[in-house]
Amino acid sequence: MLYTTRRLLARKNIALVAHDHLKESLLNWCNKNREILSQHNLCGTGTTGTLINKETGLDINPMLSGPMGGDQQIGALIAEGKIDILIFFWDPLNAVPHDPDVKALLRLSTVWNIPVATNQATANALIQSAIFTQEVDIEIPDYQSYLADRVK
Ligand SMILES: O=C(CO)COP(=O)(O)O
Repeated sequence: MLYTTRRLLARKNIALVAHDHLKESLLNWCNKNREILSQHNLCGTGTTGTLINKETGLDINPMLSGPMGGDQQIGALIAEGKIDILIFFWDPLNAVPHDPDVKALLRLSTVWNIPVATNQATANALIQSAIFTQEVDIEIPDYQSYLADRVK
């Protein structure tokens, strides 16, 4: 695989997602970091995004609810280079009906090499890092050369 570079601008497109038992934790985290989050473009899965807006007043674009396709919508945005950071408080102690979608979302985040936090400690580290406030270049698969190679 050849790689190329994608520049993440200072104002990031951030996806926020939490499973049910971790929604309170993510809501508290959003409240605590409200000021810095308000400087970015936010989206989230349906319930998470709606609750964040209701509880914090942050402007956030809610996709469908996770079990109804929201994880897949965010995964598609990541594949299209339209999400820069994923904050996903996923629940390692409870099964969800859409586990394949959760895996797909985490897989695509890794394929496209975006910064991901899957727990509060990593979310804290990320939001305190320069990634949240400055332009940063990430290495991503060179899709054009991948495709050209496959069709030659
Ligand atoms: O299920 C989710 C992530 O896998 C989250 O979906 P909701 O935000 O709609 O609860």
